[in-house]
Amino acid sequence: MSELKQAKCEACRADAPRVSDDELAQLMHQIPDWTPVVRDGILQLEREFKFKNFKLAWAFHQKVAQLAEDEGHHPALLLEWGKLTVTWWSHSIKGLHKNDFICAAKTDALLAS
Ligand SMILES: C[C@H](O)[C@H](O)[C@H]1CNC2=NC(N)=NC(=O)C2=N1
Repeated sequence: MSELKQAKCEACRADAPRVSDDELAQLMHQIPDWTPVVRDGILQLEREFKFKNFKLAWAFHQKVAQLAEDEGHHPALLLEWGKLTVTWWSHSIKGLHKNDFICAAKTDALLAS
């Protein structure tokens, strides 16, 4: 079981450190379905979730939005027919913080709920 999904996001200040390359490698093992992507020079975590129709994707979109409000950490969400693309990164540090891995693990857990 991933320990990340038990953790709580902490306030991420602009001077917080981004995860190191070593931490990134270790944390990625805990969220194997996510892909690190670089967009506009910013390292992000992304996963596509597939559903049978729009309504199911929309319902999952709402669950992820509620998670974001509960954690005070917010993803980019792209809702399409049968698909939700979730992207996590920390705006304040223009990169990845442990919060992003916590939220990715919690997003995975929502799928099972
Ligand atoms: C004040 C508030 O907590 C901050 O603006 C939070 C809100 N949600 C956030 N979400 C993400 N992904 N990155 C942030 O830096 C961030 N900052």
